[in-house]
Amino acid sequence: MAERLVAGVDSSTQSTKVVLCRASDGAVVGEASAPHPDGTECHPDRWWDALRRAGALLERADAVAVAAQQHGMVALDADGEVVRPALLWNDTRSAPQARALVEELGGARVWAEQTGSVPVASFTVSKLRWMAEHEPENARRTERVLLPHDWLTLRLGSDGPVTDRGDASGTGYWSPAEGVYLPDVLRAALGRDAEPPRVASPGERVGTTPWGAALAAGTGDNMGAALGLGLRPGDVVLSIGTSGTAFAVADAPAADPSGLVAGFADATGRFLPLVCTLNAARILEAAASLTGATLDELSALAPAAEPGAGGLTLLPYLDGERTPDRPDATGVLTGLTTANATRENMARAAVEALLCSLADAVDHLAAQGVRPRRTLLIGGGARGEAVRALAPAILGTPVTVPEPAEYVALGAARQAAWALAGTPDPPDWPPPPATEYTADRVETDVRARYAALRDTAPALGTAAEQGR
Ligand SMILES: Nc1ncnc2c1ncn2[C@@H]1O[C@H](COP(=O)(O)OP(=O)(O)O)[C@@H](O)[C@H]1O
Ligand SMILES: O=C(CO)[C@@H](O)[C@H](O)COP(=O)(O)O
Repeated sequence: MAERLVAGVDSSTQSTKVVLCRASDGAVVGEASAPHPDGTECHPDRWWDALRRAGALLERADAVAVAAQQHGMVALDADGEVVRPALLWNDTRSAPQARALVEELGGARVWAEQTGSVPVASFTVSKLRWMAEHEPENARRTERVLLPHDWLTLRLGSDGPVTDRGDASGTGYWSPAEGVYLPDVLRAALGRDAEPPRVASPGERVGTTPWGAALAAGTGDNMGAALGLGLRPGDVVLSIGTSGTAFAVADAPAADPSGLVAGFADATGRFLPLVCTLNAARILEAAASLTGATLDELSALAPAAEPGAGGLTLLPYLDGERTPDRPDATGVLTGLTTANATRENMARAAVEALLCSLADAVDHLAAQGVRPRRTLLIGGGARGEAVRALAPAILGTPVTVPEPAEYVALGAARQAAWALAGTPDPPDWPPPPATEYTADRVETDVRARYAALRDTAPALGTAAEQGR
């Protein structure tokens, strides 16, 4: 019998990636990608265009699943038409609405207990409230609210609108602990009722594509990565994409009233406590642009500077920040002198800033009871050698770097293989080969200087002050 093939899609912030794998062991037999437009809102048709460009491989698959960027608000009218471009997770305009919702519905502790998370601007619920306040006609037309992966799955042929517990847990109106929607919360945000998609069971087949492949429910991109890596308890993943995320699988739901840790669900029936920053790989892009270097050149420049970047410290909240919740922040660079103004120091300050921000994220997970035994580094930014090499000294732990691959898309492919097999658990695929990075010493001074800037700079770094 011919080898069965499965395809996984990662429709993330910057691009669509597709992998085609053998269903039996996950070996990759084909890959493709296509870019998305830049920005913090996007018409879903642009994701579909990218999927079609990257997706010729899909039609060779016996099963398909889509993982995508979390939280994006896809509002549909009674005819299923998109009401306005999707507001994405990294759009901070809904920050005041998030704050108002937290207060109106009983405060941060109530939100954490009921929804697993305290909403910030990124959450779908905050975006619905923004639309209700600023575009009442669009809110009035909205009959359904989907997430990016739900919308793509519907276009690929799901039997009606469907999501999974992983992505549902990022809406702000679904309870991970109870596994139910909270229609009162959705109504309070939008000012009227709207239909959310059905939440499929893990591993469920939810439809058939036009070429006859089985369709799995899909999930959010971070849940996809967890599935692609085959995460075990004690593994903490640091993902460096447009967002920086730190997450781990857990058997019990999280409920952090500080709002630093989001208490998400995963794609297998467990939970996925997660910290997300708004600034990650693009910190390196900004430093590359400032120094006139390519990303590879930046990676060579950074280790050529001493630890501490000659006294330069960067607070990397370039596009506002989500953790900590400072939607109006800008970046702050301190310690600049004529003596230390070198490209090497600037490159190192950027890499150290990215890693300090991720180290903070790991601390937030630990404060919620996550005990890291292994730290894994993935995402586009982890392709940079300087990030890998400097990570252990800033994080204070050895770092495992799985071979560069599209782990979100691989997780979606594994979910597709699961739906195809119809088994209670996902198929066992071998873990990816990985390289261990260690450090001779831990750079505690670098983290201390970063923490001091983080804790004193909020007023310095707001966009309001810069007249943005
Ligand atoms: N060699 C590299 N060094 C540093 N950053 C890189 C490298 N290759 C890609 N990147 C960065 O990775 C990012 C894309 O990563 P990805 O995980 O695909 O993001 P997303 O999932 O948000 O679309 C880009 O911002 C790009 O600059
Ligand atoms: O909002 C979150 C997690 O809560 C982000 O992690 C998005 O899911 C986007 O991810 P990338 O495109 O950066 O991978």
